[in-house]
Amino acid sequence: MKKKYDIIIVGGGVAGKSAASELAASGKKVAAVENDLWGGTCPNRGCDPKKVLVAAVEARSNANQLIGKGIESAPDVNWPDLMAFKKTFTDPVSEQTKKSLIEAGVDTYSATVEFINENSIRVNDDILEADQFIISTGAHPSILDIEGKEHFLTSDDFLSLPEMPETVTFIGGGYIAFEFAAIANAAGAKVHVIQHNKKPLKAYDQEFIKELMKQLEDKGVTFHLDINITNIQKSSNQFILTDEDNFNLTTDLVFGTTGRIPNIENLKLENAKIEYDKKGIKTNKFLQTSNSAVYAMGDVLSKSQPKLTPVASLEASYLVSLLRGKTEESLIYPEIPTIVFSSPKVAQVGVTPSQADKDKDKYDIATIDATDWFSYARLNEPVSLVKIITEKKSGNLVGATCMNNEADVLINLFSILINKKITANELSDIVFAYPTIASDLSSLLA
Ligand SMILES: Cc1cc2nc3c(=O)[nH]c(=O)nc-3n(C[C@H](O)[C@H](O)[C@H](O)COP(=O)(O)OP(=O)(O)OC[C@H]3O[C@@H](n4cnc5c(N)ncnc54)[C@H](O)[C@@H]3O)c2cc1C
Ligand SMILES: NC(=O)c1ccc[n+]([C@@H]2O[C@H](COP(=O)([O-])OP(=O)(O)OC[C@H]3O[C@@H](n4cnc5c(N)ncnc54)[C@H](O)[C@@H]3O)[C@@H](O)[C@H]2O)c1
Repeated sequence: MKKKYDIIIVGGGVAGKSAASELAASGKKVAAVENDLWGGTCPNRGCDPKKVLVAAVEARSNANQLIGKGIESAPDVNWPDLMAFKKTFTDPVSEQTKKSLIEAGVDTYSATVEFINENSIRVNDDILEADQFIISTGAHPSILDIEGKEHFLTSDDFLSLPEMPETVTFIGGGYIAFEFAAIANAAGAKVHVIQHNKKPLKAYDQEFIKELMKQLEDKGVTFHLDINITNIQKSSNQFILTDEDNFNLTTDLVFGTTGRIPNIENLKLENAKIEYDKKGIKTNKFLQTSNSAVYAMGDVLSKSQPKLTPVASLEASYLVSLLRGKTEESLIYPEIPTIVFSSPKVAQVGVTPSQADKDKDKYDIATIDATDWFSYARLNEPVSLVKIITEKKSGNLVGATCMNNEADVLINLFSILINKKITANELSDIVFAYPTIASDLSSLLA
């Protein structure tokens, strides 16, 4: 069968789903093709299930901090029950997403897409043509090419683990390792994180990351820096991890957390003359690929912005406006807040301390130890640190990095101040409810 559409969306994840429904609602004839779960990574095997599990970390650390201060003991995590709770969020996602697309007027196909030429794709036995395409196929976990690599589990497996074993090891000290290490530790596992150099979470302020590692070590997580694992060997029900020196670690499960690879390998992009590099599909500032009828968005893009859900959503809504003729402007990204949901949490937005450090004539950095501030002291948090970056010339706030259990709330407040260029003076006109994280803001900027 041959069918023709105005727009075909390849990949029904975060970005694809929202662009498909909005374009169909605007009267375009739209098809969306997905080869796995509708809704994609974030609600099925990413942000949302992860954040459900983070509740266990929060419950335990909040209670642990207050032992001897009115709380008798920290709750134990029942992993199978927590997983069952997680499934109440994830199980319905795919079917509900597909249903909502159909209700919006989108034709949905379940298939792995491949381009046949510049304006048609193969979808199972059908050939679909379109005036325009949007590729939003996301990314998948990368697996280190080492001996025994077949033993690696991925983040997808962790988020569906039926039982938490005694020891788990993460190879690669990035977002996923720091978040999952806190979760597995709260669930009672002995956790190891192995990083091949001295800079885990390298996009973040390394002073804060050292402190985060210390906090996790105090809870029982072990970090191994400068270790390059070259072999995973199965030994009865366990795995032995070794490098080319004397490193040797036995673990029940080993997870590969060394980053994600854009999903482009099955698309036959060459047939449609779409250029890409190892970071993903290359586009111009209008998210248009080297084939002018094809656009791309989300994690599959080769870009310098972080590969995150709100960024994918922003790109989807930009492309909806562009393809509906509502804008002719290129996409301008705001300052994007990022968070590591570890224990404590670390977050940043705007100019980072290391960028500011390299340009001391332009920026001032203030480090604030807020550990004994009421907001954090009342919870007996072990650490609360904030770095504020201001531009010398204007005095404007241009960056913030924070580490405490409320960093997810705090960073969004900083994001508003930075993106809307709100000054400390203007902030003093606003009354915040007290005592809250927001009511600390003016003291942080003082
Ligand atoms: C463990 C984990 C935790 C995360 N936590 C956070 C977080 O806390 N906050 C945050 O902002 N971001 C987080 N992320 C990142 C976030 O999930 C992604 O940035 C987001 O899902 C990207 O959306 P997307 O639409 O580009 O891709 P996806 O949501 O991955 O969707 C792509 C879709 O395309 C489909 N597809 C792939 N190839 C083909 C093909 N050839 N044909 C048809 N369909 C195809 C896939 O099956 C998938 O459904 C996390 C990611 C992971 C893995
Ligand atoms: N909170 C969030 O927003 C969130 C959470 C999880 C995932 N994500 C997204 O998913 C992506 C992937 O996460 P990730 O943690 O897999 O990747 P990552 O890019 O955050 O970290 C990978 C880490 O592995 C290290 N590494 C690389 N090769 C190695 C090797 N041979 N041995 C040991 N370490 C090695 C890197 O130096 C890096 O520290 C993130 O970049 C982000 O886009 C976001």
